[in-house]
Amino acid sequence: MLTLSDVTVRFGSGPGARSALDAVDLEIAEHEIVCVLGPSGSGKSTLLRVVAGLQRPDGGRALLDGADQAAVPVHRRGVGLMFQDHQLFPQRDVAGNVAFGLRMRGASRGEQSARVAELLDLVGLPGAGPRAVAALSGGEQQRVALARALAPRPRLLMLDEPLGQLDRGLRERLVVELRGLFGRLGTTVLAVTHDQGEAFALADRVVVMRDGRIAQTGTPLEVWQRPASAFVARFLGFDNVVPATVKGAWAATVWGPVPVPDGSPEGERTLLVRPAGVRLGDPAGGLRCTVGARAFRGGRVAVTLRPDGGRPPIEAECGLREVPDEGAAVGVSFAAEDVVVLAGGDDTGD
Ligand SMILES: Nc1ncnc2c1ncn2[C@@H]1O[C@H](COP(=O)(O)OP(=O)(O)OP(=O)(O)O)[C@@H](O)[C@H]1O
Repeated sequence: MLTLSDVTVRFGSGPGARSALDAVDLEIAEHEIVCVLGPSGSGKSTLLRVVAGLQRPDGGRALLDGADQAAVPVHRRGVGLMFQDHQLFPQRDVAGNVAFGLRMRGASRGEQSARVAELLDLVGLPGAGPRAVAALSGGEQQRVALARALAPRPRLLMLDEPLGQLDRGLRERLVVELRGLFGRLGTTVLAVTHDQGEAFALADRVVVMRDGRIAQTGTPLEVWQRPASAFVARFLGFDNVVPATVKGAWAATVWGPVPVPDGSPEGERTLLVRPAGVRLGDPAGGLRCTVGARAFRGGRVAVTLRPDGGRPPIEAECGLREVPDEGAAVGVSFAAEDVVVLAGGDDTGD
């Protein structure tokens, strides 16, 4: 339903010019929820702005349902937009805010009030129409902004950091609700966030951006299991990323030999060792490390290990019953099934 082909946006001119988007290709299917992720400045908002018609591309095309949008103004594209600061109209009540897009399209008063009631039910704020916007909590305002964006039945809903301002607990709850809601409505969604947890919980497919280009696209599980590069691995929060020389079933690393899965590509590579693949045993066997900080996350514990000889630290994950004491000596070994061989040497992700 949405096709971006070869989309380029440049800001500035001369030697200071830089591409906010660099020949980006992206397809979104009807009913798909796609989340664009990436560090600050990677081009996420610019991508949304191109689709919305708020930013003219310097090259390439944006098509909606096969039609080139170059000459189509913002309000005729049939896309709904919800931005981070949700920009509700403070002088209007909740109903006035939700009805905004319907009013612009000349809907009758009767139609407006029926649709407003329907949307407020949908977002879990039944009967909130007469309430003042200023008297709502952050989460409630977010729901009103969502109801306003959905009211005109956009063919594509675009969300820019939709839950950015809210505290983590509320965000985690809302993101699950949003996914359920979009699934029931069959809404096609293009969302932008820098929060990977949010993206992975919301999306059917994630797109990771770096410097105006797509670094990886895939289902949350695909990207999580097989990051395409050291950049993506680090962006996802993996710290055990080291240069390696792979030969046969083993890789030589700063931590000593690490087993790799069958059929891994050989040569100068980068290795990702997922924390679950770091095994702790007797200090007499394996790589000798001292246990550093421990972070308790539900039933799992993230443990930082400091290898002897000043080598880079290792992140391990273990269950509550196996967690070693801080300062204890342990012997570390690695499990091949949690090792991923990434592309070669220069992409450190910094
Ligand atoms: N109007 C503009 N004029 C000049 N440069 C711009 C403009 N808009 C964006 N840029 C630059 O383009 C690049 C991409 O910006 P963009 O806002 O798309 O990134 P982002 O990934 O959305 O970042 P953030 O997560 O911080 O919102 C950045 O280097 C930014 O400084």
